[in-house]
Amino acid sequence: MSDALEPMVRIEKLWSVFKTAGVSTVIHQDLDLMVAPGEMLSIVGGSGGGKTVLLRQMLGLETPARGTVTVQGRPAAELGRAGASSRVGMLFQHGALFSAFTVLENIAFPLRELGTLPPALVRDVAMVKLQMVGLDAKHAHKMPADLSGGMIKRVALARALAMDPPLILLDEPTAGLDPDSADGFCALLKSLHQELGLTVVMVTHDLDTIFELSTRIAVVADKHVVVDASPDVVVAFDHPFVQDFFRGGRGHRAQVLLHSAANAG
Ligand SMILES: Nc1ncnc2c1ncn2[C@@H]1O[C@H](COP(=O)(O)OP(=O)(O)OP(=O)(O)O)[C@@H](O)[C@H]1O
Repeated sequence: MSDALEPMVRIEKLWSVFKTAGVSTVIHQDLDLMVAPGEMLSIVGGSGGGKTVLLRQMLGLETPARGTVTVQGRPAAELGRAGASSRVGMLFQHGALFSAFTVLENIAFPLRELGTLPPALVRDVAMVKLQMVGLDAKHAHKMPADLSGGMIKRVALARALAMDPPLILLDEPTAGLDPDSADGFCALLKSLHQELGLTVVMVTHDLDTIFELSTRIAVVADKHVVVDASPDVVVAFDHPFVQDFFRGGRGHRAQVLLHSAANAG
C-alpha cells in the first residue's frame, strides 16, 4: 500500500489484557479502528471501558495481547524509542508537566532529549511553540505551579507539538477547565488542526467538545468499537450506551449544536 493510502492509525483485532494477581482481565477484544490522515476522531465510551488504554496502545505504551496497532504503517511499539515525539504527540489528562521545569524547559524537553540541536535553536523552537498555543512570551519562565488550568493544557499541547508530529493524541483535553477556558482550548485545537493539517485522536466525555471538533466519533463499548461514523450517524445509532450518552438530558445542547453546525455548513 502506498503512503497516500496508509491510515495514520490502523488497529486490527486488538486484544488488551491485564493480569493482576494471576487473574486476567480482557479490556479490548477484537477491536478494530482506523484513523485517516487529517481526521479529528473522538473516542467515547463508559468509564473504565478502555479508552485511555486504547490511546496508550497507539502510543506504544501498552503491548497488544493479540492483534496489531500501527502508526503510519509501523508498529506502535516502535514509538517507545527515542525520537518518537516526531511521530506522535500526547496530551495527558492533567497536562503532566515537569513541576521543577519552567514553561519553556517543559516545551523544549523533547527537543533537548534528541541531543542533536544547539541550545539556542531549542530555545527558539520552544518559544515559537509557546506562541503557537496562544501564550505570550512573558510566561516562558514561569513554573507550572504558577499557571492556570487552561495555561497548563496549552503548555502541555506546545510540548506535544514540539517535534511537529503529524498525529496528536488528547486524553480529556477540556476536563477540569471552566467553560470559557474549555471553549478557548477547543478553538485553539480547531485552528491548529486546520493550519497544521494534524490528525487528532481524542478521548473525551464533553459533548460540547465532541460536537465542536469531531469529524468522526468512535464508541467503545462491550470491549470493542460498536460504531465508528460521522456525528449524526453515531447519535442515531441504536445502542444503550449511545442512547444514554448522546440522547439523555445532557445531550440536548449537543443536539442543538449538531443541528446548527449542519445548517451552517
Ligand atoms: N496497567 C494496568 N493494569 C491493570 N489494569 C489496568 C491498567 N491500566 C488500565 N487498567 C484497567 O483497564 C480498564 C480500562 O481503563 P481505562 O483507563 O482505559 O478506562 P477509560 O475508558 O479511559 O475510563 P475513564 O473514562 O473512567 O477514564 C480499567 O478497568 C482499568 O482499571
